[in-house]
Amino acid sequence: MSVKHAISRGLEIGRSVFQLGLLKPAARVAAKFRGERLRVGHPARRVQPQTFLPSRYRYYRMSLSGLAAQLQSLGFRRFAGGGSPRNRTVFLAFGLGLGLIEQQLEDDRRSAATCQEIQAVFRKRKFQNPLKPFTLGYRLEDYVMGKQIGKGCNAAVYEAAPQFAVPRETRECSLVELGSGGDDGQEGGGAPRSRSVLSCPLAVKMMWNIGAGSSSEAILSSMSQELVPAGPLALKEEKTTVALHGHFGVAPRRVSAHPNVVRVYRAFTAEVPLLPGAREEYPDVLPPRLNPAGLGNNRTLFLVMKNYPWNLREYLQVALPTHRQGSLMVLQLLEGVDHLCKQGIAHRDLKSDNVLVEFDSGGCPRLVIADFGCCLAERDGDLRLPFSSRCVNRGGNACLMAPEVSTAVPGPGAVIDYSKADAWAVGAVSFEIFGRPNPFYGPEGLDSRGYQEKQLPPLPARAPADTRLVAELLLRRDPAKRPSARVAANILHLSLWGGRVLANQDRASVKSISDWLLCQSAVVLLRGRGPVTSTVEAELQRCFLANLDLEDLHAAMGFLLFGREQQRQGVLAN
Ligand SMILES: Nc1ncnc2c1ncn2[C@@H]1O[C@H](COP(=O)(O)OP(=O)(O)OP(=O)(O)O)[C@@H](O)[C@H]1O
Repeated sequence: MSVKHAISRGLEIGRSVFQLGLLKPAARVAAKFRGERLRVGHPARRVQPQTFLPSRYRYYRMSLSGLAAQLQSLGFRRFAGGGSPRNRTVFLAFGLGLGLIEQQLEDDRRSAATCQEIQAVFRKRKFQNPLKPFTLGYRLEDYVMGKQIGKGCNAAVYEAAPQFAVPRETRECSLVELGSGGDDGQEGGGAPRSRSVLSCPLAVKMMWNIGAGSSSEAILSSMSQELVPAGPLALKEEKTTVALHGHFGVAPRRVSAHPNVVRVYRAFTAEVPLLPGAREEYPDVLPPRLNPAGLGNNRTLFLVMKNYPWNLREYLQVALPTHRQGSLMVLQLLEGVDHLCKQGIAHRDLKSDNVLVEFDSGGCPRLVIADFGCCLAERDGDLRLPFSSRCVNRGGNACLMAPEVSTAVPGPGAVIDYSKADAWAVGAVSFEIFGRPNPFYGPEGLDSRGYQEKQLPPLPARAPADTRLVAELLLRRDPAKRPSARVAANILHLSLWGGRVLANQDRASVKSISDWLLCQSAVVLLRGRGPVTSTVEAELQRCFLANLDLEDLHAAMGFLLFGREQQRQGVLAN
């Protein structure tokens, strides 16, 4: 083995140690090695593979025996056998690799600090809801109900307009104006209008109450998951309600506002009214007062939200998003899921019917995750659910249950970990976004319990290669090999906006990542100073910067570069 070869081999080993995540032992060795390097007079500056010239060899040669002893003491016996020139050369090369790692660690420390600073800036600029607090809208009589706009297994949804006079001082951001601005889902939308969101800016979801009784406490208690996306003023007597919930022991977590998660503005209980289509479409769940054969209770829960013109399934039936829009849509779902995960919430029923769509001023679809009726939102935010018996509810739609959920076997000590389950469902929904049937639907569809990854159809070739990679990674059976929603989102951020940062695969590009992050931050901050832009892309970039974490970013880069390499070699099925 020539010296040059050995050195490059050592650098390779160093990189592998790094990539294998053996950072801690490597850092320990590198820290020891640093002393050695300093002692032999090598400047503690960047060790660049290309700048290592044979003339420097002698410095390292002087430190070889010391290095060998240290490696030995740290348990790297394999490298410490004998003193042949060849072995020494290997030590040298390995040491150089470690030196490089040390430099990388230093770079990482700096980049991590940059990430933290950027994150702090963007965390402060929290997503604002378009509503300012005001005190009305807690009764059904406060709304004029319009036609039915949706129906599921648990509720009917109606369009609505507020009936109350909105105080002058809050008029600018009132419920009335919701949906009438330029960014309301109608202006510039790439698809025909589906609903009259201008005249009825609100949607009221009326839950069907069959077994919960008619007291407010019992209703709120049994339907508490629906309140997960409720804002702080959604319930009139928040304190009383929480106390009552506490009494029943079921107060759910609440998710904070996010551009890709629906917001419930008001939640209240009221008598079930006879709304359009009720007797024809859901007679059985009406109370006997309205249908003598009905099984429903007299009162139920109402949730007031913004009225969105489409759900994702309906929208995709009439529109084929461009490939960039498709990637942005997948990314929005991942950002929404990541936000939920970070707040200790698993949606557990992510499907295209439960995603609502509007459009930004440029016509790009904005997606929000809705319908939290099946979610896991334990008070302690733990996403691992003890699965002691079959009676424990695994979540919603069985077709879109991640393998670790659908294959879980109940028993003492069994646990289902939901931390990557919603991300898996995003992988499945991305097929629909790119105009393909969901591979887990229908009699011919795959079964999440037993499918093999190679059975998955590829996303259409018109989907960007990196987005195809993300879908493929998200549908990995083993959650340990599947990226989290955050890492998958980062892959798409890098792919959409990373540009030249990714051109250089070498770790020397760590600095260019920091530079790129700073540039991105500057662009987003400057944009924020101009006229209000709440385009989907701007929101996504803010989400990215507010959630920066160097480890997640590296993981994303690793997946992306690996995927690109595989694609180059034509190994990936597509
Ligand atoms: N805020 C909204 N704006 C417009 N349409 C909505 C809104 N909320 C719900 N919908 C429509 O109503 C449909 C049913 O709503 P939702 O999924 O919340 O009901 P559900 O009974 O809880 O559903 P599931 O059967 O999934 O449990 C949705 O698919 C969507 O089309």
